[in-house]
Amino acid sequence: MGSEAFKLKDHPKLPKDKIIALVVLDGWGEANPDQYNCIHVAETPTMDSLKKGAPDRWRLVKAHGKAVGLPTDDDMGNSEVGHNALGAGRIYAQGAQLVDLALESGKIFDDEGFNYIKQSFASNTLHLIGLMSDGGVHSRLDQLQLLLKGAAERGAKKIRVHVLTDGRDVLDGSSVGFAETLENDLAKLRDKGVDAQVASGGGRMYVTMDRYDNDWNVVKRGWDAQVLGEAPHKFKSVVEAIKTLRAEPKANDQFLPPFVIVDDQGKAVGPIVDGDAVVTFNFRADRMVMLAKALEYEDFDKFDRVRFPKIRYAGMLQYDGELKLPSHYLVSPPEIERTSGEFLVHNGVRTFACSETVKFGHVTFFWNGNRSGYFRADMEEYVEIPSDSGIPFNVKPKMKALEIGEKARDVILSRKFHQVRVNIPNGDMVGHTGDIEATIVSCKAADEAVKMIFDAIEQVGGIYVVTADHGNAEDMVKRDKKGEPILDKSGNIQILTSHTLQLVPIAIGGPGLAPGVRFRKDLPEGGLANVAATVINLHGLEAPSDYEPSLIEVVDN
Ligand SMILES: O=C(O)[C@H](O)COP(=O)(O)O
Ligand SMILES: [Mn+2]
Ligand SMILES: [Mn+2]
Repeated sequence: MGSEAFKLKDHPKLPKDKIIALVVLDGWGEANPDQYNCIHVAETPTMDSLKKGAPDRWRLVKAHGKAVGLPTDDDMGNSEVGHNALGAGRIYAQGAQLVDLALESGKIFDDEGFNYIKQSFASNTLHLIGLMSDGGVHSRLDQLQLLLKGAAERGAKKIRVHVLTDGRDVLDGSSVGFAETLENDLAKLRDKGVDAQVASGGGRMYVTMDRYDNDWNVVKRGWDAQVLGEAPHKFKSVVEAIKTLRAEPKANDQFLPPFVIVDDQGKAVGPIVDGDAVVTFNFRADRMVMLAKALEYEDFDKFDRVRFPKIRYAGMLQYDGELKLPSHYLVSPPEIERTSGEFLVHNGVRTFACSETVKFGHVTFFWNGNRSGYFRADMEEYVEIPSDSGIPFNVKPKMKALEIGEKARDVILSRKFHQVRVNIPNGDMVGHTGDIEATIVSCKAADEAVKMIFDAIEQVGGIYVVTADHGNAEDMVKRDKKGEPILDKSGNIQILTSHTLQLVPIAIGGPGLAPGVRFRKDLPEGGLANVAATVINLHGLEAPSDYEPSLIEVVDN
């Protein structure tokens, strides 16, 4: 599409050229105020004060389930689908659902990707690498089960599964049950004459699933186990491996060390060798891109691969449409086009985006419909503030919130950009550690960063829009249907490290907001996909007609 095709009409009532701070608090939902709601417990005067603007300038929106393109309303939101919806202004069927549909219809087994890897089945091994969980954020165990069954039915004779334990999108400790289910399935395949086994494993945050080039050692640990068959821990079975490693003090599913499964002679059962097929079965991109590069790129200097086997590799989805990575994939990703970011730069809106490493791709790549780079380099600037690496974030829960706040402040005060968009990761990243005290500290830091941004907006006569991509820090405990915390036999609560199903706040304000602007009352079901049109309006433009409707109206005062 040429630039002309992106031209938007002027908004009949709202002015152009306002400076807008667009703040996404990662993992910041709305929940009952109790001791497990870290946002409530933390001192968050800035975010608290916004509620006084309800219902005209503060409201809640949906950030989970069908509102963000997930299969059901029991699916919690996540950063990928949340930022996709925020930036694209429309609801797309997302990876989880696309894979479900392809498996249900059997189409996955007829398409190019599967036919490509199938060529290895007759004389080589099929390896499946991915997150073993039913979290539905990066992968789902039932999809792996169907893939295993389908591959065996279509001629795979030797299958090796390389598992990554979760404990982040699901309860810590649940990996044991998932491993048992998987073992059971593999045993059934063995009964049918397929040589099927788990070959290696490790905790997702310590093995393989890094993102945005934060720490390549994580990918290397996985490579050594999965490809080379080498790891510090060796076991006869995956269940034994997980149970033993979890018994170590402070061990948890997210950070289990790498292990390999060995035979009676102590030899690894499943290194990846020339001629093998490999499928990475996560549908979500961000934490598979680094491994995909290691598996696919001939030229690669991020770590010493020692061996670079000539394999047939396919991703569950294509993880990066710009890089065409990987080149083979089982299911086509959602085609998210004409995002708000692209419209805005073609309508004179200069855009700045910033976060720290762990969420940088969220506010750029996911925001822009899974697209890397600029739409127009002369109109945009994206800045990444390096995250701490090699530590869990409860150790430094303030993360880089203040640095992000300072950067946004400086850019706002420079008046060089019309939109200054940030993601403040604290509630989410520290919430995932399950450390309640640290999460409280993290929420306070996020609130302070918001304050810095508001102060700058005040000085330049701008507008702010503050929202979140999904819940996390507002609820840190597993609850029963009545909402009461679930206690174990010893009376301890079960910590919830995952996201939630909660609604998230959105607030608008600032001296530049026209007095008659208020949230409409006729969109009670509004979700994150309604935010793009809202922001486009605040930039003084009418949103494209196929976008979900704007949350605001302008009344004459
Ligand atoms: O990848 C992660 O860290 C979690 O699985 C989901 O968190 P995010 O969707 O907030 O990135
Ligand atoms: Mn998020
Ligand atoms: Mn998260």
